[in-house]
Amino acid sequence: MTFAPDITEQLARARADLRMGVPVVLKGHPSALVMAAETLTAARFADLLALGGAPVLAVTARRAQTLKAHVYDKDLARLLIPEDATPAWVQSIADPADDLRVPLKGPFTCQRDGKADLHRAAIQLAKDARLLPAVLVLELADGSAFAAQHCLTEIDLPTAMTALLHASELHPVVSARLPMEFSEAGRLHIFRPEDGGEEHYAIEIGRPDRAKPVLARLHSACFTGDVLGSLKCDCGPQLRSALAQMGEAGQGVLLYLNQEGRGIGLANKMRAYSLQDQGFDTVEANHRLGFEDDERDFRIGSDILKSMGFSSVRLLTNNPRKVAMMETSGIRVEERVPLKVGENAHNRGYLATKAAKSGHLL
Ligand SMILES: Nc1nc2c(ncn2[C@@H]2O[C@H](COP(=O)(O)OP(=O)(O)OP(=O)(O)O)[C@@H](O)[C@H]2O)c(=O)[nH]1
Ligand SMILES: [Zn+2]
Repeated sequence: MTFAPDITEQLARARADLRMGVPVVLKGHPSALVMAAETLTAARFADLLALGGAPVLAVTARRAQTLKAHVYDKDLARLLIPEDATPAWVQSIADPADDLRVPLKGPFTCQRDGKADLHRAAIQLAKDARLLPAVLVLELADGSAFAAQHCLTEIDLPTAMTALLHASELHPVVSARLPMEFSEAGRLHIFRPEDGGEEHYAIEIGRPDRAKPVLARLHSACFTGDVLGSLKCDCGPQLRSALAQMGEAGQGVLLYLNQEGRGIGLANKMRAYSLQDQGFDTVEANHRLGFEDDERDFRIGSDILKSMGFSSVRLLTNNPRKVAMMETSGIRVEERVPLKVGENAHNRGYLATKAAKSGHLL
């Protein structure tokens, strides 16, 4: 019998720690102390430097490209921290907000020797915590002793890598009748992932025949578009049009996936919006922040559909990636139903960029 948290639970703790600015220890060969750049405090930075050694700031290759830093590790760069570095320096490397005002941040010296596995896992943890993907990493001679001494969460690296790659299992929590504007025959289902991440929702309209392809939509959360009626994207009109079509057909299922900002979280999406106001498009903004264009995992959608008993869909989308990911994860897409609504003067450029750079169908 053990009450000790397993690797999934430890990772959930580690994400919460990083969000709070608490360091975590990654146990490998060697082990390392990890802190998220975004939540770094002056006191903890001073403590880190006082430990001696050579801490590095790991950023993604996307961010390194903007910084003109050498990428020796394929998908990331390990920047040496200059002796006179301050928390503001760390912040300016992690956050592109003032890149245009202070364009020349380097030159940087990047670490070339040694492995980057710890740094890769640490960046993934920061992304999963919806923080900027930049982390301070300091090798430790004895990670376990350090973690015990400072009461820090300690994660075993090889086990963590496997867990980080697996999509977390989702469990139905509850469902209840929900009469809506678009259909009185609505039902809202809540699904909770095992990894302590965000819950996702399914809105079932009518009682669709499980043996037939169901009219379905995978809708990623967009607080600004869905709730505030933002004109910068087409999410709100898409959400309402999908529900209206399902209401008219008397059946359908809309998955509302809490993957705000194509999986980077609302704070980072607002950082991207701020970069867009500086002239970058939606894809460039994500890259400057250090993210890929799209950080979503659509396996969540197919897992929910399967658990509700569906095996094929008529998918309301303009995004071929959604179709491909449904099919590779075991849901047959019988038909792609285009969903083009809500174009306006503010989102025309955004929609054109998605078509030109992300393969969205016009
Ligand atoms: N990072 C980022 N996310 C954005 C931006 N504008 C909108 N989003 C997010 O993009 C996602 C859009 O989701 P969806 O409408 O489901 O997906 P889609 O890829 O556009 O595909 P379809 O609408 O199905 O054609 C939501 O999570 C929004 O929050 C942006 O400029 N930057
Ligand atoms: Zn939107």
